[in-house]
Amino acid sequence: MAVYTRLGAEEMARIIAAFDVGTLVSAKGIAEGVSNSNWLVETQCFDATRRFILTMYENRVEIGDLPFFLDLLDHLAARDCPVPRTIHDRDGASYRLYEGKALALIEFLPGVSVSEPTPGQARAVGAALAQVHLAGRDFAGQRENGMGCAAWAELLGSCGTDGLSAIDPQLAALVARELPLVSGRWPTDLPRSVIHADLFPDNVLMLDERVTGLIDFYFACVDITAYDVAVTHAAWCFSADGRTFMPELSAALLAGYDAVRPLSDAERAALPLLARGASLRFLATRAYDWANTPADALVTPKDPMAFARRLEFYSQDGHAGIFQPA
Ligand SMILES: Nc1ncnc2c1ncn2[C@@H]1O[C@H](COP(=O)(O)OP(=O)(O)O)[C@@H](O)[C@H]1O
Ligand SMILES: N[C@@H](CCOP(=O)(O)O)C(=O)O
Repeated sequence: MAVYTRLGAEEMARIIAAFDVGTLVSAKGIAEGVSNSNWLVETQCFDATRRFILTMYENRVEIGDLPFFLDLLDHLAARDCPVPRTIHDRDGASYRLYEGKALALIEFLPGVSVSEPTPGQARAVGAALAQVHLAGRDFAGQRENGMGCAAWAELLGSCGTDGLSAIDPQLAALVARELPLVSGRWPTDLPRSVIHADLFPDNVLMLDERVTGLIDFYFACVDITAYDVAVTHAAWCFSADGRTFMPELSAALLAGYDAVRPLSDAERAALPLLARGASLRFLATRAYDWANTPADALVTPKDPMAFARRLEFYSQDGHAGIFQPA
């Protein structure tokens, strides 16, 4: 469920009237999503029906970061990446404030999020990610990764040994081994660019084997380009519970990426470590949410162990070869 704020019909009509998109016909809350409130909005503009996504940013997104996220969408869309454009209001602003919260109107893109990707879909996602990395090279915005090594340590540290052990008896030992090792070896000399940093299947819209939309850029930042490949690999190439690695999805994702932006030898060599970092990053936020989400909350916390299992997988020396070309 992801509509945290109730908006009445009159309020919604007033909000939409601030944009030059015609008159409001309908607005339906969207159940998917976790962080923000989203509505699918339809308007009538002359003879045409138009569709948009209205997003109200709840407390997980800093308003000061919105120009980075929203300008990035327009930058990438202008370079033919499959991302939604933002609709600016009648004053030219990409977001508005409404009762202390920020709102943005975003182009609706067709497509669905797949839950059991095929190799063809993984290949298309790899290619779309590479397209974003290339198109982002001349984006002027700057934003540090707020979910880097320091944040993993803070989030996992706040869970404490007892909190981690309550999730799984082996988890505290895994974190004690991996966190210092991965942070201590984190590369500083690899190419950097704008990265999405959260390209899970639920943030990709597809029609058949075509990517129609990359969405939810609210963790985007400037960081190691190959780290984004590692995040996407961890998100796409395993069963949801992290128990089963899917070699055919891995090969297809990497081949799709390489066809658009070939990975350098140094990037490939770093991928096993970067993938351990990606696993720690999602293990950290999930473990934190697991320990801190009240039982009666609207959202169900995601399983931290799904990323602990990926971390175990990537940390085995015998698995480093999966990142080498077939
Ligand atoms: N531009 C878009 N076009 C079509 N559907 C979208 C678009 N943006 C978001 N959605 C829909 O809204 C849902 C939640 O959006 P998302 O940005 O992932 O929210 P959250 O940040 O809360 O996780 C998506 O799963 C998708 O169904
Ligand atoms: N992809 C993350 C959760 C982030 O939520 P999102 O809805 O903003 O993508 C995870 O799976 O842990």
